[in-house]
Amino acid sequence: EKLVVSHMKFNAGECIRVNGTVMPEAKSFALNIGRNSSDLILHFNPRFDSHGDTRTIVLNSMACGDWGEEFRPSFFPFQQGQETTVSISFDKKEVKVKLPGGQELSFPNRRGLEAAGFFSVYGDFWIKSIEFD
Ligand SMILES: C=CCO[C@@H]1O[C@H](CO)[C@@H](O[C@@H]2O[C@H](CO)[C@H](O)[C@H](OCc3cn(Cc4cccc(/C=C\CN=C(N)N)c4)nn3)[C@H]2O)[C@H](O)[C@H]1NC(C)=O
Repeated sequence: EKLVVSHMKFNAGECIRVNGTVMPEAKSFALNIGRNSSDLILHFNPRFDSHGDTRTIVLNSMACGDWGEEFRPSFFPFQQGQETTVSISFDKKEVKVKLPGGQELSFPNRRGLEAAGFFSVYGDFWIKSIEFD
């Protein structure tokens, strides 16, 4: 486990901004937001070389411990060893991820969650700061 925040009150419309550096030999890292570790509105998983994927972001949700259907955007704005900032916000309908280079991803809020109490960061990423606003 890297970092887990629970008992958080992260409401729709608010934003979590994670700044840090991707490790030089990174294979993969993940940011997760949800009610708890088995109930996620977003699993954001950039894979440099993992599970057979190279330079692919995998997005998914989890309901009662079961993964939903994956979504793989076509772009991959991350570099090993590079500092990066990922901002996540959501509303009842969708989760929005702002990426470096100004690209934005949206992913359906399949759980219709209106407040998230759980946030975790895993894998090959050195966290520098996490801001909630
Ligand atoms: C083709 C065969 C069947 O299809 C595959 O089936 C796999 C299993 O379901 C899916 O994989 C799963 O996908 C899920 C999203 O949907 C999660 O990502 C899950 O991981 C959960 C997970 C997170 N975590 C913590 C973590 C996250 C990132 C890095 C590290 C640690 C260090 C890595 N750094 C190293 N070693 N240097 C640890 N652990 N497990 C992953 O196993 C594949 O996507 C899928 N592939 C495709 C193309 O469909």
